[in-house]
Amino acid sequence: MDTWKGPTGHAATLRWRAAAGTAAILHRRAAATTAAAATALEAIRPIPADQREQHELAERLRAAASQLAPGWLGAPLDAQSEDAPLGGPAQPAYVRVGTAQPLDDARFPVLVPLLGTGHLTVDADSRDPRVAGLLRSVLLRLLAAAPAGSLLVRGVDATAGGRLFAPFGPLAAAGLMPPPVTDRTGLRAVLAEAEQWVRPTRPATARYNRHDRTLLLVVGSLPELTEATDLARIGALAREGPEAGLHLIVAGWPPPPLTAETSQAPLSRSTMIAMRNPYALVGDPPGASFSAPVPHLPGTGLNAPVFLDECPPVPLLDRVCRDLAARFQADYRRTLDDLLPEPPDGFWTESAADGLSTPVGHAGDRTVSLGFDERTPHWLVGGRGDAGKSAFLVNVLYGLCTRYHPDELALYLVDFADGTAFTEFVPEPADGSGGTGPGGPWLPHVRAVGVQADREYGIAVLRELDAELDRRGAADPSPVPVGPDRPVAAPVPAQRADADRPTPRILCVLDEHALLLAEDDAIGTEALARLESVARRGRSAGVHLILTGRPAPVLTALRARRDSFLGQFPVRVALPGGADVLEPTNDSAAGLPLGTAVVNTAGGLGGPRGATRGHERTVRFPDPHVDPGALSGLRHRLWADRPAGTPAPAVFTGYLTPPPPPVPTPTDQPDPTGADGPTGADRPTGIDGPAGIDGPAGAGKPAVADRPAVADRPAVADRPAGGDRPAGGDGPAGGDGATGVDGSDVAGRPAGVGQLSEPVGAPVGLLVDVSPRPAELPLDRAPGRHLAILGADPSGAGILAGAARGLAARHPAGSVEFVIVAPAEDPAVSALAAELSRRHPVHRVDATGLAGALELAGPGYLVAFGVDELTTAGDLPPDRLRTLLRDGPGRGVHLLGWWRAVGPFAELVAVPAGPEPPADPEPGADAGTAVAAPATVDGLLLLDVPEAEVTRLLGRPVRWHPRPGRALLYDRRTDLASLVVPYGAPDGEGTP
Ligand SMILES: Nc1ncnc2c1ncn2[C@@H]1O[C@H](COP(=O)(O)OP(=O)(O)OP(=O)(O)O)[C@@H](O)[C@H]1O
Repeated sequence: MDTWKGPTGHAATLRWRAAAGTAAILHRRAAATTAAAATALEAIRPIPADQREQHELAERLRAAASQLAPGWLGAPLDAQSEDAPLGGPAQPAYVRVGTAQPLDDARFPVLVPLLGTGHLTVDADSRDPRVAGLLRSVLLRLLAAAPAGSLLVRGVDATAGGRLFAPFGPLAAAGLMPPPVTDRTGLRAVLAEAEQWVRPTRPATARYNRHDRTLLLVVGSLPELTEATDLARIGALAREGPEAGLHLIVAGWPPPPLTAETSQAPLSRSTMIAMRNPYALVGDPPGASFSAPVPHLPGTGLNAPVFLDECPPVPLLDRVCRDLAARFQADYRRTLDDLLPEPPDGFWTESAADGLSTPVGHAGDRTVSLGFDERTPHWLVGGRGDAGKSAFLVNVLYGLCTRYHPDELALYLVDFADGTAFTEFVPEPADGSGGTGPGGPWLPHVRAVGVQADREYGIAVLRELDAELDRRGAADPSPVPVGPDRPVAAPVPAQRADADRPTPRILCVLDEHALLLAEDDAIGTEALARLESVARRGRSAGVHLILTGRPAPVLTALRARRDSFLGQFPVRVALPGGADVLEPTNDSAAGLPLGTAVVNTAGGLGGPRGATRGHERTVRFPDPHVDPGALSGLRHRLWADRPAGTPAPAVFTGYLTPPPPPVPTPTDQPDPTGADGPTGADRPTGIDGPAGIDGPAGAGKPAVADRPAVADRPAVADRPAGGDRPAGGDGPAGGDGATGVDGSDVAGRPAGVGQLSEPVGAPVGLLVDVSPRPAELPLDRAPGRHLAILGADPSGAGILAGAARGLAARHPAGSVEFVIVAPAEDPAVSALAAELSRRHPVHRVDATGLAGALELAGPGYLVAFGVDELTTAGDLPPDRLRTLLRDGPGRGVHLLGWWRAVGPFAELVAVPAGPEPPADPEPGADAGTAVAAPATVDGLLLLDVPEAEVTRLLGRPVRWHPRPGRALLYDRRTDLASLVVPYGAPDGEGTP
């Protein structure tokens, strides 16, 4: 084994000397640190020169404390009387944090200035039970002593998941203090709110003094790995907060210096508490010193060990929080009743001729009303999630609907979010249909409701309003200046349609409207243009808008536009988190508690702080849903009083799948109108809005052209029963062994075949429209009148079956034949065949029978599942199919087919029309010049087919975002594409 020998020589000697020198320096440093620590310990444990003097001083300090921090602010909490009154006259300036004990038998309360002065930090976080106790006791003291409602608290407690604030739960339930945040996202939200409160970005000229409310941010523990930027935000808030009424209590500050970036200086303007064992040291408060000041030397803090206040007794905490919550509710909570007309006045006593008006809340004892007229035509309402937007709106809607007769006010209510807003205005199902059938009661003012509506539905509503404005002859006025100085227009009476019946004012609410505008696509562009048009023209024509929603970038962008249509929205309502509907310089909505709103009638403009703002109020409004019974009773009353003949609202419910129409038994009458949509016969009249989503934008254009049959041939009832069987021996009822599903020979089918002379439509679902109605493709005698369902989505089978059912229902019993072709046995297909056969002759064939089925004499329908598969398996020449596409409709035969793949379908219809001598030229016809009609399929229902592929197929751009539960119905004849909610399975679940 080698023995290590140290280096020798001059260089080595130098290195040893250097090392010895370093060691000596370190030793001297350690000795100095020890000496300094000893001095510091001496300083905090002074040996009193004169104990009597110390006792007298403690006595004087106790007396001073009882004056500076009386009652809740300074009394020992474990001895606090149950009856101590809550809420003082003014913001508390000092609060007790513990007891100093300079001698074993000399004590005095330690107070620190906080609200109105600065902040408080503790160098350990709430995992130390002494820190947790301190935070709870300080918070309790402040809440109990502050004037009612003047102190807003936000809590952060990451390490204990919010348990630090658990005893304050009753305050959260009452809306006085939101639940604490526990992670980085929550911390950032709280910091953003505090920054909003402080508004460092507002003009330097703005005045910062906020006298009415204080925001207290209490951090029990920061989230692990809080980023340096967020720590810096806390530092900035500490510097700028006090003048704006923001104060911080931060435990665990400075945070552990893990990196150079996260190392933080002490929080400025704060009193620092340093935890020792078992006592704590309290540093000097901002701008003052506990000890006699020594010139040019920093203060040393309180020269005595301090024992921090412990957690208040839980029963006391609970009682105070419950009392505060109850007082808040008793003082401020009103009910919806307070916003409704006085009972002696009754309902519907006010006139809408000069405008609409309703109370929206109370500011103290004053009732605050807002209106819709030429000065305040439209409202913009903002708030974060769960801010009470729905509550506010419901109050407004009931307020209006109790004051104005349905002849004077009509409502359109649309919600674009995934919620249940406005479902309470949808007729209650009277028939167990789960909300899809007509029932009652509904608010008689409501024309249309869109629940979880598509953007296309929003467009349809705006088109309808635009069309209504055309009817009212509304011109586009020059923009109206918005602001406190805008001219006051003379009220314009609502136009009268005739002497007796006024033209109603229309109010349209678009909830979460940003979703309509969010995407930079054709729908977003049209929506913006229509909103601008309706907002500008509706002002003097009695058409009003309420746009509500959460803060959204699109709103910020719109506001930034100088000519923004938001200039037409002078009424701004900011609920908690909704300050973005106000001007950036207006901070009056910062820190609003739940149940309150800032209502501003000057486009959100603020004004000098302290000056009376006639155009702005902070109101409290009730939660109308606290008493569902009262709300429902009110709705029943309004419904019971409705004028005779008031139609139920047209309801579009985005999440519902319409069931296919049932096939009636032969004794039932057919339903040629197809009025089998969810709103049924109660559908309101006069709503004929467009459904085409990419056709010409003109309102009122029907989605599906209702042109007369091109070559309407006479009904075939004059033919002998059974005499129109396919002549060829391979026809569906012929030699290939196909039989009626009921086992009977088709020759025995009832007389009266083909008695319906009007062309019927193949229904595929419901149009997404203001008044949802069946989406259908009219099948007349023109070549190409067939329906192709395209896309691999398995719902295609159910939609095809639904179309067949709908057609079967619309023909007189026994008047048409159905041939059902499927590549394989399928119980759902069998069920369809069985159902159809109760009314019409039905034949089942497989791929090998397809060629024969093409020869169907008519009238009838070839219902083909998986046509791409069938044609391959059956080895069918495409030209045979093309001949059917061309000639079938002429004899009343239509193909209803589902192609899973678009390619084979595109190939089938790609063959251009060419000259072709007619097979059997009419006498005198010029056989050489006849042109064969192209083999087309006019009706396409596109499922999960991408937009680019649809564009290729149609030969023109089309807007289409494939999504579950939606399809695009295209009619080649009208070149119109309409968004459709396709049929589901008969039982509403899955697909056949
Ligand atoms: N005035 C009020 N006082 C007390 N609680 C209220 C008040 N208004 C609403 N709330 C309560 O606040 C919660 C959220 O209310 P609401 O649904 O109206 O908010 P929202 O802003 O419409 O929410 P979202 O944006 O998520 O749809 C509900 O639990 C509701 O009961």
